[in-house]
Amino acid sequence: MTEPNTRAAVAAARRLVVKVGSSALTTAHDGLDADRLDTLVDGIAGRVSRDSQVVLVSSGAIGAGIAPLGLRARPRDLVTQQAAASVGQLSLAHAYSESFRRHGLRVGQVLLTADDVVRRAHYRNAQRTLSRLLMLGVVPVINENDTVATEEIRFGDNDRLAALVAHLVGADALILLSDVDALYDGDPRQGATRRISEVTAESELAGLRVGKSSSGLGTGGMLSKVSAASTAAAAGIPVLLAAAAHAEDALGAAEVGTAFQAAKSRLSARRFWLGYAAGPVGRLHLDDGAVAAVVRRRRSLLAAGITGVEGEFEAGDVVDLVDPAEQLVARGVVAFDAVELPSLIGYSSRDLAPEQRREVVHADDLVPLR
Ligand SMILES: Nc1ncnc2c1ncn2[C@@H]1O[C@H](COP(=O)(O)OP(=O)(O)O)[C@@H](O)[C@H]1O
Ligand SMILES: N[C@@H](CCC(=O)OP(=O)(O)O)C(=O)O
Repeated sequence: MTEPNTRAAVAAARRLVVKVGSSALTTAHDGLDADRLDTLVDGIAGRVSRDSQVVLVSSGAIGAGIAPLGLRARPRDLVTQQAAASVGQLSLAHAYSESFRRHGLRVGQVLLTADDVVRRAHYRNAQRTLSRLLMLGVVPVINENDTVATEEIRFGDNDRLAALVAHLVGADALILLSDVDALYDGDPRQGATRRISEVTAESELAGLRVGKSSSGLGTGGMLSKVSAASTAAAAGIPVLLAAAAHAEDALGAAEVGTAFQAAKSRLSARRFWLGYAAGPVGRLHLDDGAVAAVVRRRRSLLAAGITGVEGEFEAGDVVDLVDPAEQLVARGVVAFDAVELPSLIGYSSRDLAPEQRREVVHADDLVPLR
């Protein structure tokens, strides 16, 4: 019986991150929906009054900027999205400030770029600010800093950002609120009906059709929520996915949504960063033997099992390790520069010069992701 444990852990969490998506807060025609925002805030305020600390990750800046700028739909190009976010973020922050004020609560706005969460040194800085805000009884309201994020470095959707923030603040639970009330066996907008109440292992997701957003306002769809749930699970954080309209139930102990069980053994902060936060700058292609060695036997990656190298990385950078079908199997810190590798790959250690006889990715610097 795993289900009561995951839900009980979410219900009992002292510190939690709540993420709300654009499709639950905004409509293309009218922009920000004040009633929906108040419902969410009521749920959070209820939880704060029961002695929990809540960090809110809120999307909706771009959605809230659509109507005031006279646009008809969510802009597709980055620069107009940034302009819309610049206008919409102000309305969003103002609306939260007013809505939380009804409950005597103060909010603080925190706009993060991917770098603030992904670079280890910046990570500490964000961690300090958020923990001081919580100490002061403030509800931090986080969004990606859309106006400066470029296509290459942006998170785009806030699900992954929320999972990384949950790890960063040492949250006991993550609640993802959307316009859909649970994970289904396919997109419910396209007819699927079987609600998944609990996910205990990633293998259970195999037969499901987990798709993109179809609201025209959200970005990542269910795909990014499921991926965020597995990121949080790796950090030992249970996740509940539910409808923003049922925020009070989700923040209470009601049997709503889909619960994702946390992994039993939580990765160390460094290994979590390596596997889930760091931005990989290259790819190493592995043969089947090397995949088995690094994934199943937790061995170091040697030059003999590498069949190809992509990217311009230096020793110390983080790279993806992919199998012959190009599927990601692990992530690790590479011990050679990209330019050094082509002359080594495929050779066993005894055929290499003594200074080249070291692991390409050491087992201690490698996180299997399959
Ligand atoms: N298997 C699935 N179960 C539930 N929803 C799904 C599934 N596959 C795709 N979706 C879609 O994902 C949408 C939620 O994602 P998104 O619009 O990005 O939300 P948000 O703005 O809250 O991040 C749902 O409205 C639904 O249309
Ligand atoms: N930072 C963006 C979030 C983009 C987005 O649509 O995210 P989400 O709704 O979480 O899939 C915004 O505030 O509009």
